[in-house]
Amino acid sequence: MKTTFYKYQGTGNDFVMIDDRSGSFPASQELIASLCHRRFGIGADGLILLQNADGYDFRMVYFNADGGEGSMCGNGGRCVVRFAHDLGLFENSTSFIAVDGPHEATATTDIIRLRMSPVNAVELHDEYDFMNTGSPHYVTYVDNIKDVEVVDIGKDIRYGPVFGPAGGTNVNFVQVLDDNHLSVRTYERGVEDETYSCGTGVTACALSAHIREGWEGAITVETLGGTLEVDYNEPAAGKFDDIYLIGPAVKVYEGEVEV
Ligand SMILES: N[C@H](CCC[C@H](N)C(=O)O)C(=O)O
Repeated sequence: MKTTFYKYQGTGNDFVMIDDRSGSFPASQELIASLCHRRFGIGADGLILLQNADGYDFRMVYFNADGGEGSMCGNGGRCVVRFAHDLGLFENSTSFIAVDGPHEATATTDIIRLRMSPVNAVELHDEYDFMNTGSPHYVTYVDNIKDVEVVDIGKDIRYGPVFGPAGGTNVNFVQVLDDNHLSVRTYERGVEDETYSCGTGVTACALSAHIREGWEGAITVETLGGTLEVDYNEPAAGKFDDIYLIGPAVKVYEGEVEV
């Protein structure tokens, strides 16, 4: 059957978006992987279904580009909020449900401000930090981010003995640019490549830098695809709530595809 799809991007993390309020989209790993394929399909880092949900404006169902149902996606969350706004589902603020629980968000013409799930534990190691911001994230610091072999090193860690057997992890490389200012590059599990930006990854890097650098207040993060901001509250050491991922989310085009 012919299905209308939309393409959105948030700082270059791009998604096929489907209005599935009827619940009729024939989601299968094979179909989603083929739609996300950059040569044989539409091309995207992931696919998102917007569905109805009792008590919320909508439900976000996120799949990675490989067709596997993923954990939370921060940029995808910002994009689905923009999509819901474009569909007229809310005016200024919304609440929706995703795989990691409820989220709230506000939309202006340019910016989506998305409330992320609380983070209750940050593992600090000599070489890296690890936390779950809705998705699992390994965070490591580098001096020259431009020179990092993101895919080679990212793959080794994602499939390595520590994280591989437990389902893998996303791998973030961070360079401190200035006070409250980072540059981040991310190897994304489920895409199995570097993406232009990863929202849950950027969130993890900002919380890690807050702890390691002792910074207070919002942190600005440069990614390959643009700039994001992370704001947060730390009610107890190493525990975070009121975490917000803030940045642009844009509709690129719409079309029809046979599914
Ligand atoms: N791009 C996403 C992360 C997707 C998570 C996924 N790669 C996984 O952990 O399986 C983001 O903006 O947060």
